[in-house]
Amino acid sequence: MMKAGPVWALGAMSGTSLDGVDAALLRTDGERILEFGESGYQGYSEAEQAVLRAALGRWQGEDVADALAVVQGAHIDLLSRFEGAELVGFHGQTLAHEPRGRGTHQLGDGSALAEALGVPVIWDFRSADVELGGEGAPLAPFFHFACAKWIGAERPLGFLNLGGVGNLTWVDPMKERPEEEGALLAFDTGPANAPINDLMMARRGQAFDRDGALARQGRVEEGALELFLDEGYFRRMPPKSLDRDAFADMIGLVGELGDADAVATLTGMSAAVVLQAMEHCPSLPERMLVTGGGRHNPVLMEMLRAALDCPVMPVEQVGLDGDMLEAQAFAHLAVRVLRGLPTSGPSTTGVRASVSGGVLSRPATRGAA
Ligand SMILES: Nc1ncnc2c1ncn2[C@@H]1O[C@H](COP(=O)(O)OP(=O)(O)OP(=O)(O)O)[C@@H](O)[C@H]1O
Ligand SMILES: CC(=O)N[C@H]1[C@@H]2OC[C@@H](O2)[C@@H](O)[C@@H]1O[C@H](C)C(=O)O
Repeated sequence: MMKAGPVWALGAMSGTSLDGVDAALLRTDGERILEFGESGYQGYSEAEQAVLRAALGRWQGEDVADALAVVQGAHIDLLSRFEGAELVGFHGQTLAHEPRGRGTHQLGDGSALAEALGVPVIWDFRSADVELGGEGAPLAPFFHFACAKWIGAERPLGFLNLGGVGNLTWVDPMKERPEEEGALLAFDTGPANAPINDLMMARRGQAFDRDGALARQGRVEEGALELFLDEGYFRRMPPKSLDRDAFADMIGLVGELGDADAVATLTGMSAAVVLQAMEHCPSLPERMLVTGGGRHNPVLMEMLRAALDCPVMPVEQVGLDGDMLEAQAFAHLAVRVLRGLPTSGPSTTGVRASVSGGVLSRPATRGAA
């Protein structure tokens, strides 16, 4: 059996941007963060990204089998470079997310990964929540709560992840536990980088708008922005979550614009949905800590600073690593699952009652735990 104190857990996340896998070691007892460890990244090649893209929206078939080989291979390559992991938290690659429909699908075989690494693996983090009526996302909030404690916060604050999709967590750090009423409110805010990336690829053959360089040359088309904000999702009360391509049509709203104005407008939309999201928070956070790749986009950050009534800063300003926060989250959540602690609750996913998601696979042959 796994010992009862803190353990070194290795979390791995393959995000909706499809750019690669992040992995990070974290020493935690599932409640408190004790120590941050090494981290690493393995990018997908362009050919691998094309294989993953071809499988988006699917549950099975040849495309999915090909994508599984890519996801498994990248995780085994990356995770086998780490030493000292007692447990792995394996998120996998989201191919589809339809919590009210077909369910949620994170591609990856945790059982095969446990065999390959010789370490117990927690995986399939989202299904149990969906089965109990939840959105199955976002799941990072229970880790954000631990981060708020770790930085010694004493007043409600926000964590904003700007990945392919954006998600916001409002945290009251004075509560004892994340599952306590009033401790957390979380939901997906809307598109963040995915539409910008898609437009850059379609028009310029580039993966993303590096440093917001193109957006900076353009201006936001207010008419398109207003039309976009009319979308019912933004007014809907949380909890709520999104599939990567939920707003793929929005590119049509900027279809007539030149490249720079189109990217500027999409960037403006990604900022504006965060302002809309603030209306759902129980109180104005004392600061907004920004994580995920979007914090590297200075134009997006400037737009957020102009829009929000609280200081907006990258999580690095409080000593956290914004490129690794999601990987660390799944390390932390893996330990929570192992200990039977909840990983989501009514105020983070809308699940009927707090639930400890995830499946445990132990290696048949070896393993420390
Ligand atoms: N220097 C930069 N300038 C502009 N944008 C950047 C920069 N660096 C990263 N990004 C954006 O961040 C994206 C990657 O973000 P991140 O790694 O947080 O996404 P993810 O983890 O795949 O997404 P999700 O959190 O939705 O699963 C890139 O695709 C790009 O759009
Ligand atoms: C279904 C799914 O994979 N959702 C991701 C995605 O990327 C950002 C946002 O949409 C968030 O809901 C979630 O990831 C983070 C890690 C989460 O669950 O907190």
